[in-house]
Amino acid sequence: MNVQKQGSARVTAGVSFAARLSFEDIFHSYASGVETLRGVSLTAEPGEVLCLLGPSGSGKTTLLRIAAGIEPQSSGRVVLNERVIAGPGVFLPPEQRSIGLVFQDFALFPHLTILDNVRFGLTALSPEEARHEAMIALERVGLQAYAGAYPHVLSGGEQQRVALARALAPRPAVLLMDEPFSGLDSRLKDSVRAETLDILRQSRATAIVVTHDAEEAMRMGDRIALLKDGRLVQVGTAEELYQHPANLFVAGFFSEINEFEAAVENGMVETPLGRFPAPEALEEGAEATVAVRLSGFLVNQDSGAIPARIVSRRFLGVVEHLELAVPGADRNMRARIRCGQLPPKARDIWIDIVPSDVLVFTRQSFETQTIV
Ligand SMILES: Nc1ncnc2c1ncn2[C@@H]1O[C@H](COP(=O)(O)OP(=O)(O)OP(=O)(O)O)[C@@H](O)[C@H]1O
Repeated sequence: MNVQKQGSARVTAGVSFAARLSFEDIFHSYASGVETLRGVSLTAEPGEVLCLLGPSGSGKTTLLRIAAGIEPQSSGRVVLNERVIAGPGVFLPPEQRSIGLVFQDFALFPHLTILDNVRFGLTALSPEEARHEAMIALERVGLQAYAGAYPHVLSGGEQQRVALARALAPRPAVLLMDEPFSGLDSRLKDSVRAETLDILRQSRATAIVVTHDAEEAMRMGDRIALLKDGRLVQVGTAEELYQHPANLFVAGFFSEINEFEAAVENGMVETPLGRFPAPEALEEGAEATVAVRLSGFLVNQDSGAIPARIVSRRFLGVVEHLELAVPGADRNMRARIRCGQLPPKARDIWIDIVPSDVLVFTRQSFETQTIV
């Protein structure tokens, strides 16, 4: 098919009205009886991109399905702009919610043209109006020249943009995206993700994006909501979650860490990597877990706070991964340093730890603590 790509000629017409979507104390169990969501309260603010992040099985997709009206919650309410759309005695069907969905596999119909794929959900409009709205949506994602083509002529990234156009065509108040980039290869992912963010900003729809990839959440989300075992663990900006993780689970989700157990003594915790101040909330004698980020190691051949022996080195391009034996540690430390900081034959070195890369938590606090 001889069609021109018009990626740059996008329009800003056809914007959605920005809406607020709130989950209020949502509980949910599937028929198997296992609790999938346990008291989730969370609000996506008008026009924001909120990333739902969490490991596999933490309940992210279930929360999206509840918002879309595909799955009823066991208790709690879903509120769209002050209106209860699901709650005790209320259940608005999906088509009346003004909520759009984009799935990871794009789910385009192979036997329909791109235009018909985008027009598919516009059943409430006349054929002419539906065509007009679908073309506006296609222009918004820069693929209007492909209107008459079939999905197989498009790349994975372009198909993802058609799926986005289809979801945006009815001008939803809220757009829900479930792992929208996981079907794309890693080189394509970055550019499609950036384009999608651009389109979301232009359309002004409130968006909730599910991902299990912390870096993706940091790249896309105005805020990030981290789920674990059906509970919300922490909500905030990428900086807040990275710099002030509520507990060890959050810290470990956003960066690789070395972990130690220690007791608080004179307000400090002692580890093989040095003594560090404990937060005020930890009383004298309290059991603590100390997390030291792999990025928190400064290495030097001549001097430093702690001697270390290099056990292994792995070249990773910009950075290098080290395994280090440190006196007093019963296992090797892992560290990540910039390449070229140590000569190839270096063996016995010195290390210093960057204080901001040390995080001290109450032991097992991740079982109990929630910060919203
Ligand atoms: N249709 C279903 N019937 C029964 N249990 C289900 C169903 N769908 C999901 N589950 C279970 O509910 C829990 C939460 O699943 P959910 O898909 O919401 O998690 P998730 O965080 O989106 O995971 P993933 O990242 O793997 O998609 C999991 O334990 C899962 O096995």
